[in-house]
Amino acid sequence: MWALRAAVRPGLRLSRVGRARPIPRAAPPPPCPVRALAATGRCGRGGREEPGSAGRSKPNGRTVRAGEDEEEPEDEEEEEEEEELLRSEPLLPAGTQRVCLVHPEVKWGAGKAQLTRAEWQVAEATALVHTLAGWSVVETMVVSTKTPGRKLVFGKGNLQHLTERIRGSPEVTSVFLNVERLTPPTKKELEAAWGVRVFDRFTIVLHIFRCNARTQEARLQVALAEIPLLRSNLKNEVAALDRGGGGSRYMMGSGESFMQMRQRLLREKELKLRKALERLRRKRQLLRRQRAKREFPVVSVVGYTNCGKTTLIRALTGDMAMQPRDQLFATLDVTAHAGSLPSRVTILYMDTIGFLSQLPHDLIESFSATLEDVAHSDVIMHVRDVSHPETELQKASVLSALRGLGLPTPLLDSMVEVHNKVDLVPGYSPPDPSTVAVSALQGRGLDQLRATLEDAVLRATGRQVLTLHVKLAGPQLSWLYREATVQQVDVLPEAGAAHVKVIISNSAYGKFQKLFPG
Ligand SMILES: Nc1nc2c(ncn2[C@@H]2O[C@H](COP(=O)(O)OP(=O)(O)OP(=O)(O)O)[C@@H](O)[C@H]2O)c(=O)[nH]1
Ligand SMILES: [Mg+2]
Repeated sequence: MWALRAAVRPGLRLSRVGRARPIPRAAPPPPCPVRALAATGRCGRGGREEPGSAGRSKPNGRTVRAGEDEEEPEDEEEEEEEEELLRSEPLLPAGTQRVCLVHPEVKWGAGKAQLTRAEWQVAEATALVHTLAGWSVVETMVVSTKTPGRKLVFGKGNLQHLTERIRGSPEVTSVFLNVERLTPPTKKELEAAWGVRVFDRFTIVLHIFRCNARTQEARLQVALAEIPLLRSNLKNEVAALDRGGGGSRYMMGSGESFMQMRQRLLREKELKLRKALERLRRKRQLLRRQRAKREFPVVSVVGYTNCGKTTLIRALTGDMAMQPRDQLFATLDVTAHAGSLPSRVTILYMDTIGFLSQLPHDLIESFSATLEDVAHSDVIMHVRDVSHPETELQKASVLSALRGLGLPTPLLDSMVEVHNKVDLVPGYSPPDPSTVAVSALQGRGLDQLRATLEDAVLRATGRQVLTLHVKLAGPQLSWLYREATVQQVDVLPEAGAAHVKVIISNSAYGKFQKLFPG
């Protein structure tokens, strides 16, 4: 259910192919992260960021990539093995691609998409294509089908029309068929019929993930998500070899057929990837324990992709190293950013990967370790782009994805909902008083948001605001400065004491009472 946001341009028009109808040209592509990364040569091997570039640098010690920056140095052998695992063939052809976007629209029956319109699904798919460097959508076709599950997706008549259109458009260099996954035989048959390469959503999204993954963990997760694709490609390759009589031949003296050997290598790769991820998961757990020891409350910031999570955290923390981008899957690594609440309590905001409706399952699964951080946070802040025409659908996608993560019920129940981008919706007022309306870009509504978060954090972490009577002569005051957050000190000179307003955890208050009875 992950992220892809519809960088939908107003006025995008679609052509429906029932029987041939004119096909409009899509608007020119906007700039995007994958484009930018590719242009600076940072794509390719996982698109790793250079040291010192925005996301990794810690100019003021405030940004920490969860699971990486605080890690102990990698064992050299482990590191080499991981690099080997990350070496992979390109998923998509390099260079310019002029894409014909074909969206199968199911009008009836179980295959019909819930709650959404073909236009927005097409807009999301277009935004995906435009994220790729050198790729543009030159034709868009919405083609109805009653049988999306059949091998060639469409009925005979529509398929024939589609084939004529694609074959009759020499400028088209590839087709993006907006289905979750194409089986290798379907892909092969469609490519033969249409005379160009055909890609599904899984491949496109995976490629974007590959390019946007910065940390080792994100790169390994993407590599793991690729395994099912490699497996189905292998089946196809071997079937072709078998037809030529080579697939079941034994490799020299090994007792293994070619297919068995390739399958074994794939299994081994998967196992190694899982082990490498497990190593990183343990480090992540260590990090979490360290954070818990320091008692920094953690607020996980979740939401549909492009809703403004990164922009909002940047506005709340003043962390200018963060780079919001008007692109899909701009954030692919979980990072922690320190900020403070009105009471001066320091909290950590976790920036997370955006959600997307209809994201291939394998991708979600492979990123589950990253999302474990959400499960261990004290409060979840759900950011919504209320200027988006499909904001309700996006909310439903995010909530259903969060439920799928098996998060603790109290965490889900105490979620803070933030309505962002209100600057784009004149006169906006949230329908429910428990939600907070903000403009992360213009810095509007942030004080109210901080106050709401403070309430939620205090409740979730078992902290309380107390005014304590403290003797100035003893060590009480310095103890409170160390173990709690002192908000205000009103000195009572004649009593040699002070009224001290503190935010204190239940455990620290227990200690205070034991150390300083009476
Ligand atoms: N007008 C307006 N634009 C905003 C606001 N907040 C964010 N944006 C824009 O929305 C786009 C996406 O912002 P990001 O902060 O990268 O969104 P994100 O949710 O982190 O996106 P992903 O990491 O891709 O999931 C950027 O172009 C931001 O400038 C806002 O309050 N108002
Ligand atoms: Mg982001």
